[in-house]
Amino acid sequence: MENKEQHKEQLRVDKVVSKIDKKIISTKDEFDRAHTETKKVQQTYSDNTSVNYFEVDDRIETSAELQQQRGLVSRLTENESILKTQLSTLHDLKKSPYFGRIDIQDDGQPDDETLYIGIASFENADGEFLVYDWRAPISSIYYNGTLGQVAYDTPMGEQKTTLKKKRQFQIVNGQIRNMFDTNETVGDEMLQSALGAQNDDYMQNIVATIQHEQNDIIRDTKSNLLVVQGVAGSGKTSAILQRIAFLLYHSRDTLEADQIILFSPNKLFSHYISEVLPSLGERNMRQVTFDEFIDNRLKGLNVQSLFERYETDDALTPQQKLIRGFKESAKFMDNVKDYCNHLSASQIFFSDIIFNEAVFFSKEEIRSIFDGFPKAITVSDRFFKTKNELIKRLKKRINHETGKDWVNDEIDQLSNEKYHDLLAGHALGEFQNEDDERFFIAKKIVTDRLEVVYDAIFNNNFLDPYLQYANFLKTVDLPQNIDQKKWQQATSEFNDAIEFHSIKLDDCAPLLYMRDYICSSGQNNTMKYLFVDEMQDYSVAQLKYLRYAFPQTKWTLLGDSEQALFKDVEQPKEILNKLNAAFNVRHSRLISLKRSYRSTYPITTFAKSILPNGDDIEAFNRDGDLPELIVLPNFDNAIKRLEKIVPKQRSTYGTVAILTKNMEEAKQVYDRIHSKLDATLLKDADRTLPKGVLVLPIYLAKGLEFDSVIAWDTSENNYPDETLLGTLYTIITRAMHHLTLLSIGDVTPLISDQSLTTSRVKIERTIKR
Ligand SMILES: Nc1ncnc2c1ncn2[C@@H]1O[C@H](COP(=O)(O)OP(=O)(O)OP(=O)(O)O)[C@@H](O)[C@H]1O
Repeated sequence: MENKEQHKEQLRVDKVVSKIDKKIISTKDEFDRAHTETKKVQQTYSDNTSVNYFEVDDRIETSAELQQQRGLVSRLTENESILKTQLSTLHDLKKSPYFGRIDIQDDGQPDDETLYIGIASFENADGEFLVYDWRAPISSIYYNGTLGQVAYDTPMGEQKTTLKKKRQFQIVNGQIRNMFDTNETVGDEMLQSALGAQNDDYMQNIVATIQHEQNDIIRDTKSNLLVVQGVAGSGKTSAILQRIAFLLYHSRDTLEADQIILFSPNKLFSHYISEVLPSLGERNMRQVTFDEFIDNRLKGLNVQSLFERYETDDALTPQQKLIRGFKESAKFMDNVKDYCNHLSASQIFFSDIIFNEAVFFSKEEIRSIFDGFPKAITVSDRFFKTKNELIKRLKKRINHETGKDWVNDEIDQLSNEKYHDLLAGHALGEFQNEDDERFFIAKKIVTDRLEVVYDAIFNNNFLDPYLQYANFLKTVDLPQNIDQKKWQQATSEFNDAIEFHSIKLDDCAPLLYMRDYICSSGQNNTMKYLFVDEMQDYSVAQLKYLRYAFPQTKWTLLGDSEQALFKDVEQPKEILNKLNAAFNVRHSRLISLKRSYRSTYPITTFAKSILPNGDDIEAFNRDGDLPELIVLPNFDNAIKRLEKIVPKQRSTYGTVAILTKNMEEAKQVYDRIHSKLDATLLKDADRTLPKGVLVLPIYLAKGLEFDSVIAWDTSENNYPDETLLGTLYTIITRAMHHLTLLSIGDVTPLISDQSLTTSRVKIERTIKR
């Protein structure tokens, strides 16, 4: 019976595949034609650009023609790239046209309707859907519904229907490998096989096996602030990528991929996830790490990165920690805003605008302009008006300067070619008289010369944000637990660092907020969605600055409070309350993901056991080896052992990652093993993740996963107390199939005796306790 059913389904697959084949041929033809045409136009374009011009008129005419051709080329290229994407989707569909089938019956309808669901929709020539896109409203039934009455959202409102059958397929190269009917969201068997596969260089899309609660994240269109608190390996990153694909489909007329920005934890991660959206036929969103974002906004300063800060964290005194906590709080950002709102003209640190080593606009002049605007309007508005006034005055100065001798001399020395260049689009003889033409040219010369002044005004360089911030630090009310003297010392450290063009990370968000708030600048109003992965590594102050910088965005924040590397663990509710208070948004929602998919059952069970609230984590039932704990007496022994374990692991797995607490440890290990084991040491600047043996500090492995993980030196010495629990937990949960813990000396107290029960870990001790 089952075979008969499978045979029937295979016949349908064959039919659909042959239709896809035909479509591939016709699309390929269309693509070839488009390609030939683009090439032809490009050729004409490049022939034209190499013409020699003698007459200005010729040049103007040709330039209009070139503009037209450039537009044509870009339209043709876009068309060509659409066809290319279609072709690649069709090739993917051909291999696996769909993964799901639902049979539904609408009220009052005599017959069932059968729909097949795949990574993209596919219609036959009559417009009948042979495959429905997984993002279509009706497809949500496949992910959410159990058999019986079900509802799904459509643009016209909620629709009801009866789900009679749900069938899952695994189709490889056009052949059904596996199929079964289920009442579950997506049955465990399919998941088993998806998760059992070895790690690829790139993250895979999970559309065939999206789980119910992940589907809630993916299809949420109502929340302005969606916070996802998910345990390690619960599919947070996967869910956001599918969510982005969903949003692009859902709002395809109004949303472009580059109106979505994702803040990712490191550069390796950016690379790791870069194939998911293209595999779903969508363009990638913008991706940036917080460090890159800040660097870009504080050009000229050497900004301390999160990782640099982490590497030196051990040396912090309790007071320094309190100071950092204060600077990273919502309260501190509110203080910044309050300070800015109450600034008088005399309290603003204006700077001179310098040109050719002389003062062009003095700070006194600038201050008096600012002071001239009514005090009833906001500081930002007064600053903005000051900027406009400076531009007006600059224009006046340009006009005034045009009559000067140096300008006349320069005009007289212009070559014909240069003269025509300066006319820029104006034909010779177009002006009333020669004086007008000369005035035009003179103005151009002066404007070009004074462009630096214009840029300085435009970029608000007439405010000194560093002095302003230092002044704020002096005046801000301190919480009781912060010592005044220690605060003053921190302020002098800030000033000293600025002298050397560098700044600590904790000062960046408040300083940028202050600068941009006063200058009413730094806001991107085109971005519509903002995603933050690993949100537990961001301070509220940083998130508040992002909120300021992207005011029109809906937010999705994802994280796992247990994986806090850079600060202490916080409870999800605490985080949400903080965010709600800091952002003051309507429609916020918290979704928790408790089931962990990445690691085998034994690894997740072990990982759970080291957390105080570990019982909340649900391990996905996938078989595998027990984690191994090997206790060794010293570094040399540990290295020798590593040299044995790694080749053994490599004979089974594509990637073996040796994860350390910090870069210093990673370097030590790498230096000793790389010649023997052909290992790669990964650094902050690396963007690609090779296969083989990798050595890296855990902060570079955030969000990533490896077939086999070796946790380096999990000893009491190296992980003495619970401030490092997040670090250890993150290391352990990077392992998909195999986990080894190497401990130099007695094992960390973070792994309790209970966790070490033999049912959970295979233990080998070469030293006595
Ligand atoms: N529904 C699913 N179907 C198939 N695979 C899934 C599913 N959900 C998650 N996975 C897999 O589980 C692994 C972990 O997913 P992901 O990296 O998205 O989790 P995460 O919550 O972001 O993890 P972490 O916080 O630990 O970095 C990935 O290999 C992903 O492909």
